[in-house]
Amino acid sequence: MTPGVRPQLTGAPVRLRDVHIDYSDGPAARIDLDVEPGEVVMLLGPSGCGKSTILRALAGLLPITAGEVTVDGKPLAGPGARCAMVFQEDALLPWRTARRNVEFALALRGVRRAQRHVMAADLLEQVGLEAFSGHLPLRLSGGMRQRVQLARTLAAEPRVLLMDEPFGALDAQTRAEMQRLLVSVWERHRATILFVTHDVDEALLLADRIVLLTPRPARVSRIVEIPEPRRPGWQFQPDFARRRYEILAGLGHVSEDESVPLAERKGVTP
Ligand SMILES: Nc1ncnc2c1ncn2[C@@H]1O[C@H](COP(=O)(O)OP(=O)(O)OP(=O)(O)O)[C@@H](O)[C@H]1O
Repeated sequence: MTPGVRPQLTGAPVRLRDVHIDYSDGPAARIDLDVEPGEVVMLLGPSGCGKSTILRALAGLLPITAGEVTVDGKPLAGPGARCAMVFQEDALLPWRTARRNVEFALALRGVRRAQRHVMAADLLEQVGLEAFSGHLPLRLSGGMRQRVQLARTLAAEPRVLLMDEPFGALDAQTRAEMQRLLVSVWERHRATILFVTHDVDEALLLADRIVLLTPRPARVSRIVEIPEPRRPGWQFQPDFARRRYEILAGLGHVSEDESVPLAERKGVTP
């Protein structure tokens, strides 16, 4: 990394106080939630419950009907650099190379032209793409495009990253690589992250806390805390499987009974 060019990100606290978000056909979300600075919160819930709606409202792209959202203690007022959204489908400019996509975000932030090149190179190095900085998005794989999108998002120095199933379209191996990359980037920048996923394992691997939501309108139904989050190899430990069942049961995908190994269930003799 080039010295002196690392963006100085720190996570902001996000508070949702009795937040109502409605569509014309009815309520979409009713949320109370406190997210600590630099915390990684994963949102899980049934399809169509309102997960993306909550993120879009936090990005300032959707109005809040009632209640209050504060970021770093200040009320949210429309789209801004404090909260940046990362989508499943990358939104790169197809006619610009990877480097120039990142430079564009730096230009929007007012970084002088002379500095943009060095800072973009640094950000692309952080996401492991320095060798591909001259490529157009079309010539990059899905995983690589998501890396550019992450670099470009970091260029805006957001205090909060809103990630809407960012790895949902990737194959399993690329997805695992992207999860590791996100953890390493987060360890450097410590932005607060709200991350929507359908994948229980992804939630368990990345989260400090997992927020389970009800069917529409989305309300918080349960919060699962992860002790020692992101510790290497914890997906192979019994505690991981226990929490996995707890979450699946919370989402109504398995009965609480199924979380008990067959041999330990009442009335079942091994
Ligand atoms: N612009 C809109 N106008 C009206 N209703 C909408 C709009 N966008 C989404 N909805 C509806 O609001 C509900 C919540 O949608 P949202 O996309 O937030 O759910 P989600 O939990 O992210 O879904 P999924 O898991 O399938 O991505 C759904 O019933 C959806 O059909």
